[in-house]
Amino acid sequence: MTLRPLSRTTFPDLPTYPEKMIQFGEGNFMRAFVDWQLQQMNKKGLFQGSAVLVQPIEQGLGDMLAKQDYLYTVLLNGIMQQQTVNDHEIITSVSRVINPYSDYESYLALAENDELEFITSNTTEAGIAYRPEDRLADAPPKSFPGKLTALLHKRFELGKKGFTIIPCELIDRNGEKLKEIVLQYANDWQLGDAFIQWLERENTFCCSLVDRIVPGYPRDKAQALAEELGYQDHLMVTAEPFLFWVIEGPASLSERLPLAKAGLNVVVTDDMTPYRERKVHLLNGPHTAMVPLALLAGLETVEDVMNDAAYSVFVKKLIEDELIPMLDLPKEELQSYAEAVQERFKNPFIRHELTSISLNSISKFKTRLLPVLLRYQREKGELPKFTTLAFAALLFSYRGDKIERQDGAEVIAVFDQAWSRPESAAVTILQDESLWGEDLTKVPNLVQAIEGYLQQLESSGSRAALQQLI
Ligand SMILES: NC(=O)c1ccc[n+]([C@@H]2O[C@H](COP(=O)([O-])OP(=O)(O)OC[C@H]3O[C@@H](n4cnc5c(N)ncnc54)[C@H](O)[C@@H]3O)[C@@H](O)[C@H]2O)c1
Ligand SMILES: O=P(O)(O)OC[C@@H](O)[C@@H](O)[C@H](O)[C@H](O)CO
Repeated sequence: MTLRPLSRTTFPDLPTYPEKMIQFGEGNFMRAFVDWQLQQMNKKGLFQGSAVLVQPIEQGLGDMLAKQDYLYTVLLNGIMQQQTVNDHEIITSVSRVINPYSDYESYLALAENDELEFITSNTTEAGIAYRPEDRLADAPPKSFPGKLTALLHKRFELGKKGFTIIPCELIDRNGEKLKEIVLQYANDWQLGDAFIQWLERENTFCCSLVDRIVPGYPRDKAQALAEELGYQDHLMVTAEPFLFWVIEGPASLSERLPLAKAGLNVVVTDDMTPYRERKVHLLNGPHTAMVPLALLAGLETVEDVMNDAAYSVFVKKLIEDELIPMLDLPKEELQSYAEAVQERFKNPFIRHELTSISLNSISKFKTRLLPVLLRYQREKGELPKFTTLAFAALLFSYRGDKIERQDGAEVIAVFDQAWSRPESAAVTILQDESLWGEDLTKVPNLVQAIEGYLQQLESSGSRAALQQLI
């Protein structure tokens, strides 16, 4: 069947909006997260604006988006509040994509538009980085902060007001980091005190935390979906229905960018730390805890874990009995977040591979779970048994003969060395401060507990070791 291409010719009645946001990044995440949210505000008549997208690197989706008149479909698939969600929507909140590598003039011309008020970005964890070779005269500077500095400088020269800048990259304190690099370029490029004062006075750099699982283009189901939709869209994006965006910024932002007013799960706050802690410990923590135990039992995906009677109890108990009690946020709020997380983990429409989460599991355990284990021990005088079993399973899985380890060479070398003497492996690993930042053999009973679980894992396997606890 020949299908109509997705375009404004095929759908002449779709709305258009003036540009109010500059967005660095045209990838799946931003289109299903920020632009999808602009669309929800527009539908409620609360924003009436679009985003002009800037390709952060030379290769990108700009040409493909242009062929579709910057339209694409977001497919929301998952379970939310016990209801199955299976929605699709053509997104009309992207006006165009500028490739600054082929059209630097149009990029700098953005500085002239008074209606542009917001700047967002997601340039991956690699994007917010200082590149000493960048110069103001480059067309464009290669780094994202370099490009941004050039645009801000042009805006300053025109005597215009600044922007509210909200980066979405998954790095801690992203807004502060971006501002730091922009200021560094301002100094290195000798852009003058007046520009630095304008940067400080006229621009607000917000830190933000994003949360939505976006698997992207549904390759395996693309043809069937096209037939169902009745048009051909080469840029459709699948996402889970859940969304959360915490923006650390001025309260007035809620009025200027009325995301919450549009019913979206967005919080503007003066301190995002508790939200970051909540996500890191209650979402990323259980991910990291389930990986070694479940991989050792032959499970493959997060959904497999949630569909397994014993392993899903492990996740629930870990969250409710050990993680939530150690977090300093209202318990009801934590409980409802934890329930949403478990629903998201069960999403039957998303194949989330445990091996993809397993990358760099040692440093993830250190930030996501170890602080909770230590606090639990200090406050309760005993070890949290599910977290401790997960810790033992992690050390066991790093013996190297059970599952493939995906970690830095130095980390793997520490484990190879320790496991060459199995009788002292637990002590050697636990006392290694390069792994944990402290000597964990000093934690009361930890060595004995880990050694006990290691023996069980060796003699009867992960499932049996878990069954003993539940
Ligand atoms: N997909 C998800 O579920 C999800 C959820 C939350 C956060 N994120 C984060 O969002 C980021 C993008 O994910 P995606 O799914 O949109 O990927 P994607 O491949 O669709 O898009 C990547 C985007 O990053 C830009 N980019 C890539 N390398 C860059 C570099 N070195 N410098 C500057 N820009 C660069 C690309 O131009 C593109 O716009 C990831 O880093 C991920 O951590 C993703
Ligand atoms: O992306 P990582 O490898 O740091 O962590 C794996 C998952 O915990 C993570 O990708 C979550 O699914 C994501 O953070 C949800 O917003």
